[in-house]
Amino acid sequence: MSESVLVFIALNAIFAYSFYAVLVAGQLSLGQAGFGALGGFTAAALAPAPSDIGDVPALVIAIVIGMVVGALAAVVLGLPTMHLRGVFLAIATLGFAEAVRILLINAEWTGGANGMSVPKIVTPWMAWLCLALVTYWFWRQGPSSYGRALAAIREDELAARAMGVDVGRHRLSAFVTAGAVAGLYGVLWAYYVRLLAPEDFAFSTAIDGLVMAVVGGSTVWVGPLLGGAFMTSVPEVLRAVGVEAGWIRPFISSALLLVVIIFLPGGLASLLPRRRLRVPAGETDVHLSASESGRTLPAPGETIVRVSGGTKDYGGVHAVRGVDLTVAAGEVVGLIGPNGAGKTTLVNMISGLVPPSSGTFEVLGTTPGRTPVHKVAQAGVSRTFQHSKLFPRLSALENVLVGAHVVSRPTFLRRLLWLPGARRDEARAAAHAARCLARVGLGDRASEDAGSLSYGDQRRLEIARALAAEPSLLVLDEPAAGMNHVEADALSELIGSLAAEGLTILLIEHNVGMVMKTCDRIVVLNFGQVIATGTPDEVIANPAVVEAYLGGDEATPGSTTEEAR
Ligand SMILES: Nc1ncnc2c1ncn2[C@@H]1O[C@H](COP(=O)(O)OP(=O)(O)OP(=O)(O)O)[C@@H](O)[C@H]1O
Repeated sequence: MSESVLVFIALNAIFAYSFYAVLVAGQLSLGQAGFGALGGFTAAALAPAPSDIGDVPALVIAIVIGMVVGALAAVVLGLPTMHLRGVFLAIATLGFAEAVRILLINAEWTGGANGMSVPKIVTPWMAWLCLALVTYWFWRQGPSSYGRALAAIREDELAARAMGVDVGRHRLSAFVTAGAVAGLYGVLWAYYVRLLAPEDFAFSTAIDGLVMAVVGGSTVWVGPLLGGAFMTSVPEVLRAVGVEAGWIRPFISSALLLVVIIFLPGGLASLLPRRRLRVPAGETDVHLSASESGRTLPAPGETIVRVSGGTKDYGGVHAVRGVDLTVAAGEVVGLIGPNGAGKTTLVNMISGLVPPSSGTFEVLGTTPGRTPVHKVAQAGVSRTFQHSKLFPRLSALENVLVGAHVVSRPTFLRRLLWLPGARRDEARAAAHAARCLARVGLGDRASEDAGSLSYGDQRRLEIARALAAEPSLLVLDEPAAGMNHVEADALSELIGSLAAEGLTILLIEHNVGMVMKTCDRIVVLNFGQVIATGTPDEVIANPAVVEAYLGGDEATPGSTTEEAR
């Protein structure tokens, strides 16, 4: 293999990592060519000449300049664009890259379209050393709490927010990492090709980088390395076996690319065995008292939820109308009512996911609606969703570890330095997650992908994930939906035991028997309004409730409303 092929494999893989940096958090950016161009040109203009200080020091200074410029450009572009998603972010970042290219073509200091001559310093070992460092960074990032939070954002952004992940900050930091890595690529490119031109960072360059990241695998750290090697070496291999005709080589390369994308949607990296996070041996203590954070529950009886005049309108639909509700610490409150009564909307407002149209919400010292969702979660609100919102491509254990985001210590920087404290904290977090899994009866499913679990197991996994946050208030939105009687009974027992440990629980459930058995107090909603509140016995005897929800005297404890009707 020639020297230039070796260097280009390393350079292309580094460029692919700049795409991986954001793809791993579910972001599609095409601005990396712009970051690379800015990094490369600025470094070439500002770094001292190798003849003055030597090749390696000159290159190191150029790399630092290029990475800082790439990262700064990403901050400047990221601040106004980080709220954009999918194709909108792709278009905005592409516009940035094109604007950079046009500016550089028209600037004098860059040599315009003719480009800038730069000393050739980069050798294969330098390029591969840089690639090794970049690969190491992403290898260490993956299983850290930061890396897992990025994966959670990619899998389900809303659920990640509800688990206490500051999505905006994480997305911006992933974008800045992409900027720095692209800046590194720009410098290495400049100091290898001798003549640096703005056209080197055109739209097609960005597409090449994206394709390499996707072909290699955009969710596994080794992916861009494989993608860079594959895409760079295929034309060379074809040349070596005698395929010379001008159009055949690119044609075969493109056909191979198509084959990989169609048959390996997870990229080449999916051919490699996946290493699963292991559950620490001997984790049998399933009680919440084994606290990860040392967080204490609010004093029993203290009001932790106060809603007054809570209202939510969706256009002409009045989902929730002037609801007053208080929940005291240690209570298990059932929220029942017919379909469309506004139960989910009410708990969405309590957990901060949906801003109220009017009314005041105070929850554990926060004001949902004004307080960002992740801050409400950090204050101690954890929840499950009516329609399961797991992170499907993460294992059950990893899902629960994301749930523990608000109570576990960040480990990424310590992992980079291989500090023993990071490993200790990770082992503790994994033990905590394993206890939560055992608590819901999923101890033996830890390494299975969440998306491959049965429906009932997925619902229990959501509860384990919510418990991992060591919440003060646990909101369960129809946790028994789709469960059989045996599973529902086990769930009822679990809720009872959590309540006995002092957890406050807000439970939406259509299984009236379960609600009657588990709740201290029941609030009944109909057409967005509270029509009754009281103990289970009071509520079930209330004629308005029987009329609106329970469907006459057929309702019996243990039945669901569907059965009761
Ligand atoms: N995002 C939305 N946009 C428009 N209307 C909505 C939205 N979310 C809820 N609604 C409407 O608000 C009303 C209350 O819905 P909500 O899901 O809160 O009821 P629910 O009591 O939880 O019902 P279910 O028991 O079926 O889950 C319904 O009429 C619903 O169609």
